[in-house]
Parts: sequence; C-alpha cells; structure tokens
Amino acid sequence: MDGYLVEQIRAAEAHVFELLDPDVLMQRAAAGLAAAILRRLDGAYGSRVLLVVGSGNNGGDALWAGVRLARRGVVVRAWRTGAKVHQAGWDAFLAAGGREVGRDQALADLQGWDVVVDAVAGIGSRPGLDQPVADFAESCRASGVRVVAVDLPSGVAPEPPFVEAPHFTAALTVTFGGYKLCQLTEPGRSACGEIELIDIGLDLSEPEVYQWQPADVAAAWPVPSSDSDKYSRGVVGLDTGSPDYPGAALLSAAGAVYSGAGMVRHLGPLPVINRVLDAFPNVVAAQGRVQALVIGSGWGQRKDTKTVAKLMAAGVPLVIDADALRQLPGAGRPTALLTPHAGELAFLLGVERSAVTTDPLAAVRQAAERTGCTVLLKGATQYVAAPGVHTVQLAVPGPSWTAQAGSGDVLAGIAGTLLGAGVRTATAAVLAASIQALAARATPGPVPPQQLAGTLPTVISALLDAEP
Ligand SMILES: NC(=O)C1=CN([C@@H]2O[C@H](COP(=O)(O)OP(=O)(O)OC[C@H]3O[C@@H](n4cnc5c(N)ncnc54)[C@H](O)[C@@H]3O)[C@@H](O)[C@H]2O)[C@@H](O)CC1
Repeated sequence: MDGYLVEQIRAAEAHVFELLDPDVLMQRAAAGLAAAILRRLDGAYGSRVLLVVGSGNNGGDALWAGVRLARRGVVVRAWRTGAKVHQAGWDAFLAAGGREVGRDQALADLQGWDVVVDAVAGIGSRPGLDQPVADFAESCRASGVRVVAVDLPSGVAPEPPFVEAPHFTAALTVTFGGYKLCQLTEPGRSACGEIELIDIGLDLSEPEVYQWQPADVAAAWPVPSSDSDKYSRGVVGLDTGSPDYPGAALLSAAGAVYSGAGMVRHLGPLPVINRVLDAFPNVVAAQGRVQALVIGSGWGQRKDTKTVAKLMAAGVPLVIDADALRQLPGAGRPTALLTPHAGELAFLLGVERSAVTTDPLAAVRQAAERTGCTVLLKGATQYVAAPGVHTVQLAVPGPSWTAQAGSGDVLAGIAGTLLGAGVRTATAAVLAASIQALAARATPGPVPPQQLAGTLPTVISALLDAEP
C-alpha cells in the first residue's frame, strides 16, 4: 500500500483534467462511494442515509453519491455545514429526491440513520472542526452510528504535521486515487476505520510511504533451505544487558532465539551471560565470528564510550539500540540500524520530543540523512528510513499492548537475527517490527514481552503457511 502527499494527488488530478472533463473524476469517486455504502446497507430500499456536506468538492462527491443512492430507493438527507455547497451536486441531489435537513433534525434522528456520510472536507481539510460540527461528530462517536468518511475523516490533517483537534471517527473511509498519509499513520489511522480505495485513474509518482502487509512479510522472511547450517543461517552476537539491567540481555536473547537465528552468542558481562545461559542453553558464550551484532539494550551508563565508534568503523551489520544511541559517532553507515523511540530520536536530532511526534516522517528521514544509518522509529506507527531513499517504509501495525518495557529489547534481538541471515538492513527493520506487531495481534492483551517473544515461532510459521 503506497501513501501519497496531497500535492501528489492534486498534480495527478490536474494531469487527468488536461485530458478529461473535470466532472469525470468526481463521478468515478461518487460511484465508488455509493457502491461502498450500498454494500454495507441491509437492503437499499427504505434505508436512511444522512450526508454531512461541506463547501468543497468533498461535499460534491457525497452529493453525487446521494443521487445514486436515492435512485436505488435510499432515503437520503443532507445537512449543509457551510455557507457554500457544490452547486451542480446540490441541484442533482434535490432533483433525485434528496432533501435538506438542519443540524437539529440531523442530530435528533441520529439513531435513525443507517449511515452518516462525513463529507465536510477531504484533502482540503484543515485540522479541527467548527463547534457545531465538532459536537455532531462527538455525538456520532458516542452513539455508535456508522460513519462513512469521504476520502478522510474531516478534521484530521491529511498529512503531517499532525495536531490534536476535533475530528470525525469513521467505521469506513472511502478514499480516491491513492492512500493519504493520515490513513496509514497514527493518529489518523485509528480515526479512519476500515479503508476502501477507489481507483479513479490517477497516475501517481514515487510514494512518500510504503505500508507493508502481512503477505509482504511472509514473502521477505528468510527461510532455511536443505543445505542451510547454523553458520549460513546467521550467527548473531548480543552485547546487551548489564548488572543493573540483566533483563534486557534475556529479552534480546529471546527475540534472537525465537525469530530463528542459526546461533546466538552472548558477549555481555559475565554475570549477565550466566543468566542468559540459564534461560537459553542454546546460546553460546564463547567469543567468535558473528554476522550481525546487537548492542545497547540495557547497557545503562557504560564507562567505555568508544565501543559504538569502533564497531561502526568495522563492517559487521549492527543493531544500535537504547543506551548505545547516546554514543553515536559522527559518520555512520546504512548497514547500521538505529532503533530509537520518539524520545531517543528527539535526543539524536537535538529537538523536543513533540517535534518528532507531530512530524515523525520528517524526523525519521532527517535522522537517516544526518547519521548515515538506517533508522527504525518505534511507536504506534513504526517508520523505517534509509539514507538516500525517498520512500519511508511502515511496518505492519499492531495493538498498543507492545508499548511496554522490554518490547524494544526483544525487537532488537529479532532485528539482529534478520541481519545475521543476510536480510537488507531496512527490510530487516520492517520485518522485525512487523512480526512483533503480528505476534501482539495474535495474542492481544497485557502479555509480557518475554511471553510474546515465545509465540514468535508459531506466528512465523502461521504467516509462512498462509495463502498469499
Ligand atoms: N479535485 C478533484 O477533481 C477531485 C476531488 N475529489 C474530492 O474533492 C476533495 C478535495 O476537494 P477540495 O479541494 O474542494 O477540498 P475539500 O472539499 O476537501 O475541502 C475544502 C473546503 O472545505 C472547507 N474546510 C476545510 N477544512 C475544513 C474543516 N476542518 N471544517 C470545515 N470546513 C473545512 C474549506 O473552507 C473548503 O471550502 C477530495 O478530498 C475528494 O473528496 C474527488 O471528487 C476526486 C476528484
């Protein structure tokens, strides 16, 4: 799933307008919207649909969809929220038997609508809603009436910067031409509900983001072959944990072991290694060659501050997590993966945390360019940026239960296994974040990270067995 900026959508639309009547795209959008609504109605005839119509073309889409619904016997009413309305759409709507209602009637009948269509604004949406509309949107949310958003839920900004403001919350968003960034990334994604993309014939350029699907993860996951051995599958070194934070060593080992490393060497301090070996007798303590190295998880304050610079200068693929992020040298390389959360990324960039959370896409790109490393920004949406690569990749999303201490340590271990198996750095980052999200989807709830890590083998095999 590719995600685009508004300016890319508008440029593609302008290109079509050079060839076709401008009305053609709106009719394609309206036809797709009407069909999506009809599929969700329990019979068209006599069903009741309310259109909440703003002043732009987004409202026009809804009105023309209303025409199609009215012709199928649906009772369609429209509340005009602005001073203006798409005039041709409005005239056709009235001619097809649609009728105007005021805000009070729209609200009084709330439980009586089978669908409320939010067409206040689409890609022209500024964040937030005027008070009467905001109150209506909140009443819809509280009542549980089915809201279908046209292109995007009004009040949500189509792309970053994201600000907190009143908006509609939809059960379904019917979007046109291409996905917008707010549909693929939080906080907008949760407001969209299910998303249906209608092809209106736009020819779009290089996407801003690529959203991975479970089938993509299955296709890219490294699977051993008949001639594989522990060395060819990849030896992962873990220099993780410390006497103060031994748990991080255990959790990174769990991530590496349960995601399928050929061999795991633990290279941390001695008392920590012993605890790891007690829990995972398959882990090796002896020094030796590794195909990837995970560092930083649970280090605490290490006295030696040169470790990261030395390892960066060596060629081995690296996962640089947690405390090691504070020791980054000036020059990095794309085969080193940084795994910050928003606070750590803010530290790396020397900005406030809020600058990262309002525009995570810009922040993760900036971090990749500035450090020269591949960057996985962890959080509700997980972004992967690589230096010199425009499109940012988004991991498969999962429930927020993984927002807990220890999840990052497991994730670092999984990423280490994938790098050790020879997977490209950015792909390894997306796969690691995605498989953890898929594990949390499969076992939702307050599951501790060590237990969730233990489900990885089942989740991976189910994914590989699934039909594409
Ligand atoms: N450009 C085109 O030809 C096409 C556009 N389409 C539809 O048109 C939309 C874009 O149309 P427009 O460029 O007219 O812009 P919109 O209709 O998305 O929004 C602009 C209008 O809404 C008002 N507005 C913006 N934010 C608001 C808010 N938060 N609360 C209340 N009012 C708000 C603005 O004052 C302006 O009048 C798309 O999202 C899509 O739904 C589709 O018909 C496909 C073709």
